[in-house]
Amino acid sequence: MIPDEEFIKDDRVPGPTKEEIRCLVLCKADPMGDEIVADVGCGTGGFTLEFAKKVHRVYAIDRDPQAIKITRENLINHGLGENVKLINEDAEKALKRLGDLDIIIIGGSGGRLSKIIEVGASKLTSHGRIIVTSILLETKLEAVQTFKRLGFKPGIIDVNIARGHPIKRGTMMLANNPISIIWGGLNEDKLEG
Ligand SMILES: C[S@@+](CC[C@H](N)C(=O)[O-])C[C@H]1O[C@@H](n2cnc3c(N)ncnc32)[C@H](O)[C@@H]1O
Repeated sequence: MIPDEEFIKDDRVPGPTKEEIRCLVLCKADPMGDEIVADVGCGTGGFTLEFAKKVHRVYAIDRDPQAIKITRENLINHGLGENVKLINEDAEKALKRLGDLDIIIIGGSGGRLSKIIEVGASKLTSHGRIIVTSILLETKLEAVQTFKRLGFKPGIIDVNIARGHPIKRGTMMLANNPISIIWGGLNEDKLEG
């Protein structure tokens, strides 16, 4: 996993999803190497970089040109990017134009989550899966309800991580903001949480 501090950041773009969360999302995605992945709302490139190391192709989608710029910089900085296509467009439009997808990560939806999941689901291969990260209660509910409506059995975990920080008297555990990971797909065995 790429440590959080090894990402180039931009004040105008949300920072990378924390290392431990990237780790869990990769775990749930369970890539074998030949997958085609879409990272929806690529932001700083947290998921794009991790998947670029592990799969055949990554489409990194963000409607914010600044996010595309910083993701490109991070890819170059880590010697990655040959298998990544950066797409500066709204997620629904971009997904509609893409072919089959094995894994779709949604880290940003701008209030359009159910529509993005619907379009994404129409592109999923038979063993495909969609994974959403969310800090908002409403988004978690929307993700779970949309997966159910589409016939995908949803899984959800809440993740609370505290990291040790050295202080004078020892190591202080400081909590990261809680985040949920919600997933759904056609192959339930693989996705069972
Ligand atoms: C919290 S950031 C994602 C951070 C990213 N997972 C990372 O590790 O760097 C959310 C991103 O989603 C993008 N976004 C939100 N709604 C979108 C939409 N409808 N289409 C495309 N991008 C969107 C935002 O521009 C923002 O860059």
